[in-house]
Amino acid sequence: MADRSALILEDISIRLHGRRLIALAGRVEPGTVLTVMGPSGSGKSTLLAFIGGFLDPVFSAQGRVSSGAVVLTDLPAEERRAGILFQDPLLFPHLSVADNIAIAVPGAVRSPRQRRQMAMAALERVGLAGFGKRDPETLSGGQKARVALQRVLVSEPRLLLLDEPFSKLDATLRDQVREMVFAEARTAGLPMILVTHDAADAVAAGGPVHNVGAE
Ligand SMILES: Nc1ncnc2c1ncn2[C@@H]1O[C@H](COP(=O)(O)OP(=O)(O)OP(=O)(O)O)[C@@H](O)[C@H]1O
Repeated sequence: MADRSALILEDISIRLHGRRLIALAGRVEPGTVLTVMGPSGSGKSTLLAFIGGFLDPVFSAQGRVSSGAVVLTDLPAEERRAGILFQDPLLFPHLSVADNIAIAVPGAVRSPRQRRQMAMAALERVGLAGFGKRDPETLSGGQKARVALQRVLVSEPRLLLLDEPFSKLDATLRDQVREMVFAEARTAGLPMILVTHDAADAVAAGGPVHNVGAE
């Protein structure tokens, strides 16, 4: 189950070669979206890397990120449980669609059968029942996006980091996938941070917008 805790960002400051890229503080409630917008190279993905715990040491960063009472910035990346969706769905080509999801089920679920059942249930939730045995390369862009979403959700994240996950989809599909991601994350009570160049994403997200840019 999701923790349903707010994401708290305290006095975050990220610098590269002495120049400040990001200054941010705020709170993202469960099921809501903070949208981060700004030009290419302004530091949007860098902010997500800081929150996720995989910031390149070339950057210097300060500030604290918490999920409820858990201070994420005190934890290594693998214990933060920050779910991430990128522009590319990044499905493993050597695994079946179901195994792409089953592999993300937390290790506490030891039985392979149970993991598979959870993957099947996840596929069913997004209208992909019967697709479990398929090779991911045989899926459409929208279908791949749905599998990537379910893969991240079964991993029981505390929050979702969305790095332009809709930008490669055509307009109609983009609206559908965006709604699905927001709706599923809302149901799971996950706070979301969405990085985007698209004002329509920000409108659909419905939450506050933080603009980053060259200072
Ligand atoms: N590993 C790295 N080493 C040095 N500089 C880096 C590294 N990663 C990113 N940068 C630089 O840090 C700045 C911020 O990069 P970042 O990827 O966060 O931008 P962005 O806003 O996400 O851009 P885009 O919209 O193009 O994805 C850029 O100037 C980039 O060149």
